[in-house]
Amino acid sequence: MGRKAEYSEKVKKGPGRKARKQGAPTFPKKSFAPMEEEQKTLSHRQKQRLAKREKTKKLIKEKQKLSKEKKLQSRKQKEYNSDSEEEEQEQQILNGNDNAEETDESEEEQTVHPKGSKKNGKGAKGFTDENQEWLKPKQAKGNKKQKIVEEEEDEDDDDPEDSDDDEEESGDNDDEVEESEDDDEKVEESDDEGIEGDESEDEQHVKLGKLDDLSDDDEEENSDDDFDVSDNENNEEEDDSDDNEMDDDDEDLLPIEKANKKLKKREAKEAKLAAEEMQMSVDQQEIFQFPEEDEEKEITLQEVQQRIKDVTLVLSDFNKYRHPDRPRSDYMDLLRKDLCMYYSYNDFLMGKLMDMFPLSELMEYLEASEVARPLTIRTNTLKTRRRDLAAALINRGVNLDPLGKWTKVGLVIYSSQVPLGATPEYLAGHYMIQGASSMLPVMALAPQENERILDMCSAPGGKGSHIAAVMKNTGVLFANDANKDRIKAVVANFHRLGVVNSIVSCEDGAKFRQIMTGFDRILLDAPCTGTGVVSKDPSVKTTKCAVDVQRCYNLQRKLLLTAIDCTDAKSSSGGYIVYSTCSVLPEENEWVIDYVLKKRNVKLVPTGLDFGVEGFTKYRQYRFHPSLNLTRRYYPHTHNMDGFFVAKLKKFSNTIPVSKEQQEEDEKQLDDGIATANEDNVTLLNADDQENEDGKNKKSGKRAGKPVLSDYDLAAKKQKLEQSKTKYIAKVFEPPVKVPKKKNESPVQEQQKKDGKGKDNSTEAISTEKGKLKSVEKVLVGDKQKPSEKQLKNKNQTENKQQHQEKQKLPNEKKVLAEKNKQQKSGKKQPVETPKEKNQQSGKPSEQKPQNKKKLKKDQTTNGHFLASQNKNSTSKDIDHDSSSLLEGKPIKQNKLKQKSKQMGKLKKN
Ligand SMILES: C[S@@+](CC[C@H](N)C(=O)[O-])C[C@H]1O[C@@H](n2cnc3c(N)ncnc32)[C@H](O)[C@@H]1O
Repeated sequence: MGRKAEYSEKVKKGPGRKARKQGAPTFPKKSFAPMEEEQKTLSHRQKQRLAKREKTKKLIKEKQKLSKEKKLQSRKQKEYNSDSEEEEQEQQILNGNDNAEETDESEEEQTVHPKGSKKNGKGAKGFTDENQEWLKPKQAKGNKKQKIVEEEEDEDDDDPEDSDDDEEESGDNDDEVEESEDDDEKVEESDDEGIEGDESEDEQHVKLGKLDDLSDDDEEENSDDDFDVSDNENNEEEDDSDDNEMDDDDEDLLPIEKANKKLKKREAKEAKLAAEEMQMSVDQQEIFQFPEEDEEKEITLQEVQQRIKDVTLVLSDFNKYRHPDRPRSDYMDLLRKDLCMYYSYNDFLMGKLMDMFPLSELMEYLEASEVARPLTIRTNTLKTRRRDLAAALINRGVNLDPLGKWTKVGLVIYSSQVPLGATPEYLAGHYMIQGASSMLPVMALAPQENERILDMCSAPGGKGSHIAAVMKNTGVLFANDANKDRIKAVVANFHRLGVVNSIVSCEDGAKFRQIMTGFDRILLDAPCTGTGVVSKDPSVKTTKCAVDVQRCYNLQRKLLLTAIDCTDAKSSSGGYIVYSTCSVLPEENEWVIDYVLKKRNVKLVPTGLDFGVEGFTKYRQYRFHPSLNLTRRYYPHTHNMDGFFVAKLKKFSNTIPVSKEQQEEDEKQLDDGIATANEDNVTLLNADDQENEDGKNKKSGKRAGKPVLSDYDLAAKKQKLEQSKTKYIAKVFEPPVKVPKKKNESPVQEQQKKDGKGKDNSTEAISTEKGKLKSVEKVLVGDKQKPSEKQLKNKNQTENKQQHQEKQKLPNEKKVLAEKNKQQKSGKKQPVETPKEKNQQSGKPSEQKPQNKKKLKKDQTTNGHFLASQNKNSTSKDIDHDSSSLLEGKPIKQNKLKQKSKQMGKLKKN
């Protein structure tokens, strides 16, 4: 229905711009005329140059003519003279001639008489004082050349225009181009000249012509040569000899090549001189002077740094640079003092480091320890894959990379736009923020699925959760730590990361053999001085002392002996113990291993880690078992990770090679070692404690930085004195049960209560009668059994009510207690009370018990938190039983729960 196109009617448009025909080309008439015929228009300068060239040509031709004439004359003379006069006449000719012409003559003679007997006769004559001039042909040639140049220069000087032009040349680029064109022309011309020139003349003439032409064109080069000569006025003699040598060798070289060669020679000479001078100055350098006392007071950090360098230089070649009256120890002492000042270390630790590292490596170590290590995270393979995690984090603006080929779960974070501890991925438990070195012990442990593994010092659970991930949540992981505050972090982390195969306990690791044995593998990531993590916690540099180290290695030995005793040598899959520390001191590493090698049936096996420095087999005067080279050390300056030590032991027999008495003695010794330090009120560093222990500085006056205390260590001593003690059971998602304030509560706990922080919803206190009860907290963490929020709210409400009721009843209890005390004082016999009776007397609500029961049941059924507290006298079998029932997924025995509820009743009463 549309309009029909009628192309036939369309008027054709004119040709487009492209289609338009171009007109026939028009050329200037002369353009096709032969080029030769065209008159070349030369620039002013070109004309000048041409004139110059022609002048020189004429000069050369004239000279050639002259020389020819002379030749003819000499020939005629020779013909008339007798053979005896020949020499004299030759001498006359030579003497009478200009130096510049000598060479030409001799050369011409060569050309005229190539096989002439005269020449041969001359050659046979040899060198005498009379003919010494004759033996300097090259000089003569040089003189000749120089003469020509001088003449030309004179000419140039005469012509003021020329000189102006030359100046212009140097500044004008266009002229330079022209010049180069001219040069080409000149080369051609000179070639032509050679051809034009007398063909009967020998090649050298042709060459001379060429060189002269070049020198004509390359005025600058020639002048450079001249400068060379003038530059070397001081070394004239040497240069002369050099020139002679050069001329002998390099007759065929162009002047520019000769100049280049000369320059190179001179450069080499200068370099040699400079090296000699340098050596002289080093040799004559002032011997390092020890500082005066006054100087010391006003010394700046830069001066200290310089002195460190100076002393290091002296120590690098002591015999050469030492002061004759000063022993090496003086230098070492000064260096240590300066290093302490410069890097802010205490004398003890710097001394230890100086004992360990050679000087150059020490400097590297100290420098590296000043810089923070890269932030790294470990993918939680229970929840995600590294690839997915990386993609998710990249989407959030995190700049990251795989950590290295040695790990499949590590990522290194270069920068991040979001705090890494608060990303949705972190909260969902997709990763753990963990140092690269912390992944190594678990890799060495190589956990297997369905094994029974103990992480003896577990808090805050970084390595523990890694173990669980490798086990794929199968088998059982016992995560223990002696620090009751830190154990909460383990529970929290395990929840976040979805670890469900774990039992968390709060026990002294050194006593674990009385609790449970027969593990397939044990990781002992021991408490240490933390000398490897100085960049994380700089306070280590100033706070660690000899007692700290002593206390640490005693505790480490004790823990490691226990770990070995708890391992089953007959385990079908394992029987391995991995020992690790974040300290670089041999006392806490090789020494500890060497000690247990003597005390138990274990041997060192390769860690399976394909990088790291071998452990020491020698350290100062000490010699360790040679197999200690199987252990691995990691340093900030070599591996860009925290200082770390990893050793893997294999238990080959369950029998203990030392007698019982010896064992007891060993234990006593170790305890004494720890106690001595305790008496000194020395603290122990747990490298990962930094975040949690702020403000808990119990080592008054000794620690400048963040204090990190092992609660267990301090509590162990107090425990003996205390009548009763408060124990905490970590109950995640449980509201707190308020406990009346105890006398022996720590100030921190009091403060926490005041602040309301102490009412941690994961904590419940159980006090035990006469302080005899020891708690064993086992928390089987199960995400699947989390209670809903509603349930939690309801619980909170009912428990708050109960607490309120209890508060009201407390005054009554106090009254009853006061009456009892009175009775005791008055000497009345007090019947032994059962807990039941006590409860009845104190008027404690009877509902409390069943409620506790209920709660515990709930723990088993809903929350999946199994709690057990154990009397100190109860055997490890009991605990074994409990834990084994947990392993099998059975609830804890009812009578145990009853016991616990009774204890809780007691607690309330007290
Ligand atoms: C280096 S940290 C362990 C870090 C942990 N393995 C991780 O990767 O998260 C050492 C731990 O040992 C604990 N500890 C100290 N003395 C102990 C003892 N006698 N028994 C058990 N644990 C102890 C400290 O509380 C501290 O948490």
